[in-house]
Amino acid sequence: MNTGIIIGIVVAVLVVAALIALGLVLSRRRRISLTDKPEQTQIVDGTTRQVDRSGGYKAGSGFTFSRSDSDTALAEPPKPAPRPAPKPEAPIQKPVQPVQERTDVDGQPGVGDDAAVPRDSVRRPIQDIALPDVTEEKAAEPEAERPEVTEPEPEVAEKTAEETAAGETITDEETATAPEAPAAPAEPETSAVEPEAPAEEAVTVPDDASAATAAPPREEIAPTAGRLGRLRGRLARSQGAIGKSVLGLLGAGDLDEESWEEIEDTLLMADLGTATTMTVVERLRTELAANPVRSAEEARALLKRVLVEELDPTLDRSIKALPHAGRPAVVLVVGVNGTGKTTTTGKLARVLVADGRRVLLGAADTFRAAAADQLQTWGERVGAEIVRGKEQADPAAVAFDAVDRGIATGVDVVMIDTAGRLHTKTGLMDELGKVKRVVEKKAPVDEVLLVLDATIGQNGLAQARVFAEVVDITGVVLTKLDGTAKGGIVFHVQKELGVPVKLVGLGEGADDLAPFEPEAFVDALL
Ligand SMILES: Nc1nc2c(ncn2[C@@H]2O[C@H](COP(=O)(O)OP(=O)(O)OP(=O)(O)O)[C@@H](O)[C@H]2O)c(=O)[nH]1
Repeated sequence: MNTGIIIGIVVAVLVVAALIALGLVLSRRRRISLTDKPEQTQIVDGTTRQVDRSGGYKAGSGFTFSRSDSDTALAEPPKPAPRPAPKPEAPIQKPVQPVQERTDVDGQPGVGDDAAVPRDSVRRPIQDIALPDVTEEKAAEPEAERPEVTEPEPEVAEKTAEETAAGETITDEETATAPEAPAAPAEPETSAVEPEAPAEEAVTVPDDASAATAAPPREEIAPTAGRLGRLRGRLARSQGAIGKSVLGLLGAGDLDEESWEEIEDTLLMADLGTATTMTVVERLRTELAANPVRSAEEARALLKRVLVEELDPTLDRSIKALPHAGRPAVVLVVGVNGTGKTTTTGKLARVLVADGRRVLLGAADTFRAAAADQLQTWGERVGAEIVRGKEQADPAAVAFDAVDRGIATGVDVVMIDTAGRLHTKTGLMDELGKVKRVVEKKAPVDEVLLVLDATIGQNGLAQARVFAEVVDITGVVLTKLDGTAKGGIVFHVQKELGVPVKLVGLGEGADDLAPFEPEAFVDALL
């Protein structure tokens, strides 16, 4: 054959190969993934081969998980948990009203107020809780009955991971690196990890498949990416308040004082809070004086820019739920009863499971048996193990055992649902503070999510202040934003607490939880 033809064929083959390689690289780059890149894979547990999907993932419209830098906390002497540095222009305000008083004004529950929410169980009297001796792990040993563990059928978790692979955000490749279904718990290991808390005594593992058979049918988990966008319509009521009114005025051209007052009122009515409202109005005035808007689009763009900046898009809103070497991440969910703690815990567990992680739920809301049942149902649906105590058991003991169990079984995340129904601030201090301290004997708490009900407006803030005094809140979940015209509460809460809103609840559905993204949120409001 002619040498020229051979050279031509070789060149053509090389060009085709180069194009295929380039195509593969580009398609990989464009993939949005909830899991880590393969090169970040490492063994995090000496006994169980687990895939460490460490942080770094930042998807524009998905949930973002990261690992807190608390790895050294166990080795070092106790020091105050780090708080996110408050913005200089938005310092944390001290409570302006006495917290021991009722914090609600319209029948909604406040801290220490059970009466406002009728519940179906007997009330637990508040007792003086002797704080545990921090030098002895024994102190964490509950005097109450040991918690029970409901273990999911491994098959269930396996199926969940498989079904997740069908979702939009997890690629086939990533599914291949997803952890295997939870293995049967290694009882001897458990006692090796914590000899003074022998899990064999505490753990009741179903000896047949009846628990799994009785479990409610698991629902399909909606894709986690782009949820805020998909749930946009749920904010319709808030849209009416801020969007139409303010935009209408801004787009109308030169504004007189009366119009500015109207804008101010609208923002206040939408619960942006006085400080944010003043800043926003001031910014709008300055910007409009320099560059008057000529169309509704320009007005919208200006308002959007100002509002997004107020929400500080630079804040770290990732959920610190990635495991550390040899131990799970610990997420504490706190808040007043009825705000949506249990629901949020369940919804977030679904997201984590959809991300291929093994989750263990701790039902430390021992005040109401139904709360633990509710959490158990969530767990069964996604294949998450649950550790629960008898009604009125010591919440700290349940939380401790949940983390203990999570370490022993090598899960990725332990999520602890707490009770918020305490009669006094002192009771809250004692109980919640104890839960956190006791848990920290086993592992540092990576994330403390405060769940606030957006529909109760200013009351939520009063509650938030009390909780912020008791535990170091690291993130806020605003629930029921679908049921309020006061979406502006997001601005207020963040400014007041100096802690980012990380998640929003937009409905009662199992997948109606979305990551909070300032741009998408403001877009939804306008
Ligand atoms: N509309 C709407 N309802 C929600 C949302 N989140 C939770 N709920 C509802 O709020 C109610 C209370 O939720 P729970 O999760 O039981 O609240 P909790 O804080 O755990 O309450 P306790 O167990 O009593 O402490 C339930 O009916 C939930 O379905 C949300 O984002 N939107």
